[in-house]
Amino acid sequence: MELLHQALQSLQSSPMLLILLLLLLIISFIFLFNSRRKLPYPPGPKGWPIIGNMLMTDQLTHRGLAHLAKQYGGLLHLQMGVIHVMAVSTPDMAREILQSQDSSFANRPANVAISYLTYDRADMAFANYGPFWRRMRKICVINLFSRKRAESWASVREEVDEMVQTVAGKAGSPVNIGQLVFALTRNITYRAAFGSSSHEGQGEFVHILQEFSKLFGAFNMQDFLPWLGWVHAQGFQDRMARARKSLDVFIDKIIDDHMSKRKANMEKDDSEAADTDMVDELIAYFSDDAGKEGDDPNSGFKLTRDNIKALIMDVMFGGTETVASVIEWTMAELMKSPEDLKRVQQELTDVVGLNRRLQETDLENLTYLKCAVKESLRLHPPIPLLLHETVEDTSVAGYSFPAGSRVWINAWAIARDPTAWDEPETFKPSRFLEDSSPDFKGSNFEFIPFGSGRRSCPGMALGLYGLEMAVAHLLHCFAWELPGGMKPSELDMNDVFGLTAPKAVQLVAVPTYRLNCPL
Ligand code: HEM
Repeated sequence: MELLHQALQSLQSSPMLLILLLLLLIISFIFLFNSRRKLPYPPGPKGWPIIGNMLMTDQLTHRGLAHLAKQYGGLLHLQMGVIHVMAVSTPDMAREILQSQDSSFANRPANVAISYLTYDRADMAFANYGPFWRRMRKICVINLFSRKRAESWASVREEVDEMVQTVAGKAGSPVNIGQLVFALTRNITYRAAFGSSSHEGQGEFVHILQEFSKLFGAFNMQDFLPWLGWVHAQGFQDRMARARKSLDVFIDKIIDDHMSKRKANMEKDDSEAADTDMVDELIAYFSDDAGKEGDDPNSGFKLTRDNIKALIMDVMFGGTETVASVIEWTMAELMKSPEDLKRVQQELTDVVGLNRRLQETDLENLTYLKCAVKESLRLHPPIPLLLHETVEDTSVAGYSFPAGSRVWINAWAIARDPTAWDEPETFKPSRFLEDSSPDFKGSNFEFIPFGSGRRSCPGMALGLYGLEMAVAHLLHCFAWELPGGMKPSELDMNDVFGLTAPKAVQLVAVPTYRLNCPL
């Protein structure tokens, strides 16, 4: 009592002390109020001041994040400079994000390089969720990505045929299947985009794609600490400008050629003009004064040149490595599992026979082959991390997800979740024979190789078509053996993490022709 009395007296004699005390009280009150009101972030490893967890960048792969999830749980928070990254590793959390709260998570994150190289997100894959993205997606789904459209592409059939001829020419010697199928899917998308006559510039275009791919994945301080952007901004900026310029020169010429052809056809009133490619489809929407912003949805959506270029790049990036990687992984898993390989080839013999070549209509009867492709998509989803961004402040499972948080859904880890899958690490195509087995269309959240919800893959039907055609032809026409007496158990099944997750060591195998008819 005595002590309290003395303290009050000293406060009365020192107004500064009184003010300080009051301030302290107010700050504590605000802090207490806020911490009660604000939800915490999900658990995660402790970071450093300012840089947060930026020293952990090498762990930000599907495998690294799956490992961290074992320690911190299915929802994990990392602070990368100013950016919140939330990693999602369970089917239930994926459902919450991609289904229950889909619209709050429907933005796509883009770093500085991606924004610049997509002409300020003038494409579909990196456009923010909203009316522009919706209209772009509609144009693509109707005009570019339908399965009907895929089947009308001579390019898939012809390119698969060319691949089979190449393999036949190497019968008895080792064939690098990784290289073979990557060339196949590049040829398919290139022809689908630009038309068959423009095959010749493909080498140059591949170089442009490779440089884009390096820039997309390059570490840039500006992405995490924007105020440190000046550190190496100039060199990086110059490199990006050169890359975009080379794309401009390359595609502008193709667009000009297509426009002249279209004009000539219209003048001749030639409605029976030859097969259209993607550029033809897109320039039908072209308008000189179309703009990304402020386009009146009722006046019909128009595309700029930048939109067309950026969309073509979406198709190139979305449809080439993804499909090639699944073909290679399916072949590798089957080579590693001789029993399953035998079963797939027996099915091909039973359904198609050995006296004729396989046709598209046979695909629907190749049940076990489809199961093998599915199982390969489960173990090796080519896009192992689905990259989303929160549109607005939101919360999941009692944790705060501020607007602009990066949300990485680990499709790879989810498809190996032991609570969802029996023997999750084993290649077992037969698990998909049951009618009740999960499908990848997007409503079984333990199996989302194509994503789910608004931002799910619009090229799924197209991708599956090329993928099934390639695997079916390679296995129908040829028997395969590993080179140099290698045992199936010795096959290297490691992956590398990049834009996709292909095999670290490309698959090499020796083909023997197995049909009774000539090719
Ligand atoms: C096996 C083949 C393929 C797989 C596994 C695959 C997988 C995916 C995945 C996981 C996403 C992101 C989904 C999400 O964020 O929730 C995606 C998006 C996308 N894919 Fe595919 N894809 C494949 C083939 C294709 C093909 C052939 C094309 C085009 C010809 C394509 C074009 C796209 C585009 C444009 C997007 C972005 C969609 C948007 O943001 O609205 N994909 N794909």
